[in-house]
Amino acid sequence: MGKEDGGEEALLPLFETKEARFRGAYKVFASTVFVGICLIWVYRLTHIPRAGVQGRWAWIGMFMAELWFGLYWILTQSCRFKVVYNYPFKERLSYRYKDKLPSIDIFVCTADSKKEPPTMVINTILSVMSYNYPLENLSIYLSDDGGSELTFYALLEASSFSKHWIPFCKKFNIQPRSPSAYFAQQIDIQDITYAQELLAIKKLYKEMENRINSTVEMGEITKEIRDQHKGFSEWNSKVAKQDHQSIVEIMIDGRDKNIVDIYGGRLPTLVYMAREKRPQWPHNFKAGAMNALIRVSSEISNAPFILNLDCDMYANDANTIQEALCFFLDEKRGHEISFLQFPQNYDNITKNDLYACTLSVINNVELAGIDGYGAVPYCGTACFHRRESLCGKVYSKDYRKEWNIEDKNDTNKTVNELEAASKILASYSFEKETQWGGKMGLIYGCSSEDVITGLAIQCRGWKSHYYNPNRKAFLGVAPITLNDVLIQQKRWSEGLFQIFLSKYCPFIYGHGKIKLGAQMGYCIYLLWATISLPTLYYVIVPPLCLLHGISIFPQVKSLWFVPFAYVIVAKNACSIAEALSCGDTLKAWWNWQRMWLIRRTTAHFFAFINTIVRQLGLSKTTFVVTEKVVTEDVLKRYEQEIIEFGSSTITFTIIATLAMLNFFNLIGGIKKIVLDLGFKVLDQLILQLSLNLLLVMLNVPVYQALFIRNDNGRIPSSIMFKSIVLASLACLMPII
Ligand SMILES: O=c1ccn([C@@H]2O[C@H](COP(=O)(O)OP(=O)(O)O[C@H]3O[C@H](CO)[C@@H](O)[C@H](O)[C@H]3O)[C@@H](O)[C@H]2O)c(=O)[nH]1
Ligand SMILES: [Mn+2]
Repeated sequence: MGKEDGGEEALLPLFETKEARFRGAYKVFASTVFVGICLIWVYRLTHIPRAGVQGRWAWIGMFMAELWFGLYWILTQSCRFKVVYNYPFKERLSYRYKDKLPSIDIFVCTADSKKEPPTMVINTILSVMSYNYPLENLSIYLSDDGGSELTFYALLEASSFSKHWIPFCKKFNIQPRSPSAYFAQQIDIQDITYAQELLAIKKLYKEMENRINSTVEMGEITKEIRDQHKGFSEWNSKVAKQDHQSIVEIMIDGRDKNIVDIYGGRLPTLVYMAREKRPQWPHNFKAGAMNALIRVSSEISNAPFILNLDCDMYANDANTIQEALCFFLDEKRGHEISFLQFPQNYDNITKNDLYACTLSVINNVELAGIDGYGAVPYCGTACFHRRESLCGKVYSKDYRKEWNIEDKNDTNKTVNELEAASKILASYSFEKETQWGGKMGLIYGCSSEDVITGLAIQCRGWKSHYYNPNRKAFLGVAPITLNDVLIQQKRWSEGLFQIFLSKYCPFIYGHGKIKLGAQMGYCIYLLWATISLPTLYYVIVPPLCLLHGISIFPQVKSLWFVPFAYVIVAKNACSIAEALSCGDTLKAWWNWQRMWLIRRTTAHFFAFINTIVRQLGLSKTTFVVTEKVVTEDVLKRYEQEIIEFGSSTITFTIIATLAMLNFFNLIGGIKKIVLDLGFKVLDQLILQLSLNLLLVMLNVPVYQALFIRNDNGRIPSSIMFKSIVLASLACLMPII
């Protein structure tokens, strides 16, 4: 691009949006499925068994379930009609802006030094400290909701190590820039200076890691370390996780030209923050932390753009900031963009994605589809924000004129003054009776603070975009036990359903503000919890009917069989095609089906119940932080793709009971066909039989965990007995 002459170059956009191919063909296909769904509804309505006939209510239930499945399917189509992909041109950006790039504030949140080990946190921090970006324009803030001295100490270590690490990254232009991720990959060594420096830096890193880990193990900071930094004095008085004053320490003041790396290069500003917490005051989880970060950073660096990361999400590409700026700084469309969401990718996914954590169809198809309507949801991490819109500004047509990227922060305050002022901003009383948590910053009271906030921003007139680059921009840690996956799923679906029931429901709140397609796109996720009900019905009732020899699907000979067969085959074929085109394996698709089944019948179901209970005012919002460390034993099973159960929880009881029920139904159903009714009824029961067989096949790992495995991750025998008894009782349930 550099070769183009100035005039022409200035007109070129900094990013380009292209529509995905074959949308026309897809729309035709989707219409045929839609016709199939309508025919199923018609069949159900016109064939209800007469009053008094066995199976009448089961039939009506089937209608309700299929009605909901069908309507939900329609929702999922909105985002498939307008899939778009964005392509930034970072060469044009650097040509146009040279070194005059805007400041960026990077927020990293951590909450628990046990579940989120300090070494992991500082790897994330180091990865963003070494972005290929003018470092004097970069400020990194760590919010520590654990208020942990250990995390503070790790950050202190990281600030010294960065003086070696940053120049090393730049000199050899290495990727990724999270030290542990870099050292973990196969490094091919071509030249001798590189080999020497690599060895030296690795040694330095290992030493630091050992120091941190041994301190963490000890659980306290030695006097020797304590004397290294004045900040430790904050912990002189008793600091408990939920009860302490606000702590703000500027570890590196990036304005100071004398604070440099080992080669004299500039360093980014680095700040530790633990906002004030008191047991009697609600602290609003991550939303509270983010809002405190917004305020503190406005005092210290006040950059116009903010990158928000979870502590486990390291930057995998050193040039991401430039790519993101292509969106915000585009002359034509940039000024209306509020945030740019990157996909959440993970670097600990097994080959066949055992727990279906990659969300690849969501990342590659659905979010790109909602982007087609300019309203991608904010997903909490891996997201660049415009500070003003995050703080509550309403978009107006004049915004373009009033906005400029010049630095607004010309403070001459000393570090001490900045810290003192910041502590006030991070105190609880500062927020009391203000708009924070409502019209300003992230919204409180919902465990999916991210999605609700993004929606509110869009309804203030802003657009958002989605960018999924080839080289993954951020990599995080996905949960690796079934229990953790389901806890996370429950938190998500609960928070999301809560949004649907609140005044923020996209169809009402978003009406006239975001496009209908986007409203529907949001609801795909907001209604996750509700889809648990028809799923549970489908998993329990048709198999039970099979056991009793009652047919609730059309006969093969009947014409009505066609829409059922078509919809089932078409939907699954399309979902396989989507998964494969997103790079999943066939086995991953299969695992995904199992996980959908498990999620819907447990996590989403609990979320449904809990949300209703909360709606009645009987419980409060919670946020269970996802576990990011596991034992060797568990890790080994995860790598072999063996599902981890292990504990006796009600969730696992449900999973085991449903699996046993399906197993009994299948055996009982086959027996009934062979011995009592004769093969001629196969014609009437074939769909039920297939459904039941499919459920049993999906549940194979559950049977293995119940009866075959003997490792610690198996399902405990107490659950085995319980599930057999419960499933047997369920088999006795009469069908009405
Ligand atoms: O009181 C809290 C609780 C959590 N966190 C941080 O929030 C982040 C997300 O928590 P995690 O337990 O990892 O949850 P996930 O389910 O992985 O998070 C996803 O879902 C959350 C909403 O449920 C979003 O906030 C996250 O950005 C998104 O990655 C982590 O960095 C935590 O340290 C806090 O700062 N304070
Ligand atoms: Mn996480």
